Amino acid sequence: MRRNILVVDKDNGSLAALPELLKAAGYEVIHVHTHHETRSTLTKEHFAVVIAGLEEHHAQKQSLLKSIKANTPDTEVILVSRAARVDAAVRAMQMGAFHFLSLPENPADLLVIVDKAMEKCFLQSEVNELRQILKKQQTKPTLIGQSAPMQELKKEIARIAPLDCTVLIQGETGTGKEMVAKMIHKLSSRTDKRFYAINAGVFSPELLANELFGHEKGAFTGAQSTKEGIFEAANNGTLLLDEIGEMPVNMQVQLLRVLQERTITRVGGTSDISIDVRVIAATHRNLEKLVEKNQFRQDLFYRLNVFTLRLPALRERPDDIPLFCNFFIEKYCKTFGKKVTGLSENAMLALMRHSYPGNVRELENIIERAVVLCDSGTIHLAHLPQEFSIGTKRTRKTHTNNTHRTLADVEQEHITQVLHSVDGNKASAAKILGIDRATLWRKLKKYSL
Ligand SMILES: Nc1ncnc2c1ncn2[C@@H]1O[C@H](COP(=O)(O)OP(=O)(O)OP(=O)(O)O)[C@@H](O)[C@H]1O
Repeated sequence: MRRNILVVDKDNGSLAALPELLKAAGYEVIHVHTHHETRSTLTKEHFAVVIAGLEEHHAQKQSLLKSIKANTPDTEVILVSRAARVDAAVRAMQMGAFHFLSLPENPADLLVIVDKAMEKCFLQSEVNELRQILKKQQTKPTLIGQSAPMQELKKEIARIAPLDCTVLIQGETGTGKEMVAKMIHKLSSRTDKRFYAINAGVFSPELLANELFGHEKGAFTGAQSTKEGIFEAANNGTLLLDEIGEMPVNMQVQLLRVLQERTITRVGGTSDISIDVRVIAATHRNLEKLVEKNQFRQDLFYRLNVFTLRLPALRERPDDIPLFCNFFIEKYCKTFGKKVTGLSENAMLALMRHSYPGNVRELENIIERAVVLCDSGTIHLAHLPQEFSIGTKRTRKTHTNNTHRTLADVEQEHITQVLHSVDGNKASAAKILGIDRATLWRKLKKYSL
């Protein structure tokens, strides 16, 4: 940002010495004398500070101030008058002037005020820049995944996000349902409004009604004042109703009414309050099955099921595991101030073979722990939970054919286990196994290890 100042001095008299003083202090200065010059300079250039000199009438100064603040709100305006009246000063400050003062005996005294105005202007511009960066970061989608199901999912999200319809997200725990809901909100026209999430499965029906719809003063013992519910707070925004499959049946009726009529009634209240909220529902349960068992209302299911997104389990998209690993390593290196650059081949292999019942959340926790434990630049098997050090191949075989294993199976299993324990170092493995490296190499080839 430039440190430039416009000095408006109509009679080229009282502020005549100021431009030179400002230049000597390191500022770029343009000095104008007429109303017309002032307007045309302001349309061509953006100034950090404008100093408007004394001979202008107050009304003219106010109109100049008004137009500057309307066009370039970050420009700081200092008004100088021969006899500054209190009422005029108050009015000017209300209109956004940085300062309104009488002409000091020594124009150099003005420099202190100019410096302060310049500092404010710079700080404001920095704040604006940081806000922009933050906004970009917040809106930047970070839905990791390049596998075919994830690419399909991203396309679906981009397609339905702007449509402002109800969305149902189904997926196992930890697959990223809340993250997808946030992304839909970010990519929708409601992006500047609030996103709320509530877990519908953890409240009793009474508490859930209170959370969702709020209450009127005196609605129940302890309701000492009126409280807005989450539907009102999220007005014009998006509300994620997580674990919708766990929602008590009588609350399902009330939710259906909200979705159909777009109004809510606070607990203990009588009047309807209009709301405009996009509802996204998420569940790890199979709602169709719950409907069949009469545990979920069919009419509500149809209402929610306008668009359904099915999030794939992590084991259905192993190609994404390395991407997630890098993403979470970077994330937790930042959090913990560590320098970890990647994973050893064995550690990556073990992570690829795992079945992840907890999906992405489980993988994230594993990587977070590994980053904390890792003192070198690479995550090794030893940094993963113990179960990963027991060869997954071995585990698979043990599961499938526990009692009738051949000698070759046992040998293969033992070699795999030893190799894992030394992080793939063949020389060390051969030593432990009591064979030479060439023999180990032949066995690895034989068993395709
Ligand atoms: N595609 C993804 N990209 C980046 N991070 C992800 C992705 N999917 C999930 N995560 C991360 O995994 C964790 C779990 O995600 P989230 O809470 O959205 O899952 P969920 O399906 O809503 O889980 P639950 O059913 O248990 O509420 C979060 O930390 C989230 O940031």
